Amino acid sequence: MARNSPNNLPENKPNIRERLKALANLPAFLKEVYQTSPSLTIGNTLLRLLRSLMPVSSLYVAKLIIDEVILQVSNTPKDFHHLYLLIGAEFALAIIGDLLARGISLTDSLLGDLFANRTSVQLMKHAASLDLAQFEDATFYDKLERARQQTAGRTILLSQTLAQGQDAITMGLLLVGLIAFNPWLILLLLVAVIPSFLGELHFNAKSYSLQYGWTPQRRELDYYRFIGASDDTAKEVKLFGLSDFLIDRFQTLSIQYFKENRKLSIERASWGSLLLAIGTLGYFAAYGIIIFQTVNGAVTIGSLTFLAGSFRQLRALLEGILGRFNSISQGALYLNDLFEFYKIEPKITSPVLARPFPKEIKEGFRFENVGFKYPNSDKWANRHLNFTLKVGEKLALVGENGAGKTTLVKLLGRLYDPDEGTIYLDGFDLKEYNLSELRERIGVIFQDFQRFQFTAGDNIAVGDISRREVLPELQRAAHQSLADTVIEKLPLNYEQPLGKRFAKGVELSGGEWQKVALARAYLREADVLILDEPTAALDARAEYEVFKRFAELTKGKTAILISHRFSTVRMADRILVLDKGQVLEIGTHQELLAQNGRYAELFNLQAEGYR
Ligand SMILES: Nc1ncnc2c1ncn2[C@@H]1O[C@H](COP(=O)(O)OP(=O)(O)OP(=O)(O)O)[C@@H](O)[C@H]1O
Repeated sequence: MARNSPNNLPENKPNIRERLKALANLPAFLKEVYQTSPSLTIGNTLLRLLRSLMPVSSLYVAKLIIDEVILQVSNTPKDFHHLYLLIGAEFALAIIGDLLARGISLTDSLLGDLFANRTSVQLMKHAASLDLAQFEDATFYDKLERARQQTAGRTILLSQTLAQGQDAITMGLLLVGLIAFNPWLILLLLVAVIPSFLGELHFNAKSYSLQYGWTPQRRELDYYRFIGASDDTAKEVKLFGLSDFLIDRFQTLSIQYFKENRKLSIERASWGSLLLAIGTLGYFAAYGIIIFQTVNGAVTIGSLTFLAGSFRQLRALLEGILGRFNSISQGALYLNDLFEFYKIEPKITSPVLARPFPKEIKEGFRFENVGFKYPNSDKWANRHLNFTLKVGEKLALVGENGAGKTTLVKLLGRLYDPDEGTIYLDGFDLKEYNLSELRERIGVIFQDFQRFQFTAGDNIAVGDISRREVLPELQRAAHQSLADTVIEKLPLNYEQPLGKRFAKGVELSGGEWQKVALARAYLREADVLILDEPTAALDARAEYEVFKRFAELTKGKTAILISHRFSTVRMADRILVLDKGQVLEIGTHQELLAQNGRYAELFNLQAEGYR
């Protein structure tokens, strides 16, 4: 796992220009929000517009009330009619303001939830379109991780961006009143707010850079958390007594992170208090000026309350706006990660004018000098592969661990493309064919097949998800792979949840799982079947049965079989012996025995073991 030393963080301290540049993400972001739910977005905007008028209206009515009270104090006879009206208006404004605030927070949270769901779906869709190789790259995972964080975090960005607009309107209205009275107060207001804004900006940049630099470690922490407490790992963690080791690793790393974060938080709090004090000083200076002018009779007492109230609110609003600007621009920086993730393009794709996959394969596959290195690896996993796989032929791949058997199969399914040479199908480069058709027509069961925590039926249906509802098809496939006897014994049969993760789940044995996985290949009715050690976990009788059936069921079909058991391998039409990624021998069982090379040696070695 990629691991940056926390003291050696990647240089990523976004400066103010980068933060402003990141704000350019906001229109695209708001567009996505609008697309999530046009009605909620419009509703929320309207509510906010109305709410933005409230503070100034309420302050103004309060001013009128005070001036009216003072008038009535010296008035005889007294006339309360006007006063009642004003109090009624203030009351109505308070009620409407509360209702609007409720409406805003309701639409905010609904919109936020919908937006988080939509982003999750988009992330899953995009991740599914990417190459396997991209998933094996640690920096890709870091990007994915940061993008994933966007789904929840961005709902806050959403309400903040909208609140920003609302407060800007309120502020504009309050400013009009303030400017009419004394434009110099605005200057005082800026002095009161700008220092703490700049402080916040600085510390937010530092915080983002800390978070950014720690992405790999946070991923590592998540991993420890997961393997320390998960059903998948519990068995080994217990038997090997790993929990102290895992907790220790988790703690070391998390304390390191805590310390870095604490340092920053303390710095931020100290500076924040100091800068805020400057702001308070500015506020009181303005307050003093207004009081002085009232005493001198330049403004009424009602105006004093209006102006003092406006000033107090303005300061709070401005602080809010500037503070929010910080988190919005920080949020916009995170949006960079999300949009950057969306920009990652798969390299393995269908050509624009893709050749349709042949209805019936005529000749078969031909490997011509095929070589492949895994990304981030200097070693050739396959090299100089030259052989043919004829249509209808059953080819067995043998070779020691790491010889390149699984890799060869992955190349055939275009999970990777060769770095050298070409794989031809019926005379055309495999890359020319429609990719999804190619994958549809190839059925592969890998040795590390997934044990999905779904029902037994769904576990078979993943072989061809379009037939998920067609029970007879699932039953047929289960019968062919010997999974039927396993499923019949389950209390809920095809509806039985498998695995222990969810309620009512039943765990299967390794061999039973393998039979279920094998049924996926039969469900698919692919033209090319690839079984990568499909019988490793099967008992001897089941293995014999599986192969007898395999031979019958795949008559006329092209198949590749990977196995370390020579009793299985010898049933194939031809056998390809791989060594260090290269073809060492190829031929029928008899031919290879006669050759007396590696195959004969390994075959005899295993046969010897059984005598
Ligand atoms: N995802 C990967 N990234 C980098 N290297 C890999 C990856 N998968 C396999 N390799 C390397 O490629 C080589 C071939 O691996 P492959 O899985 O094809 O072997 P195999 O013949 O199927 O082995 P086994 O019999 O153990 O299943 C090995 O040296 C392995 O370390």
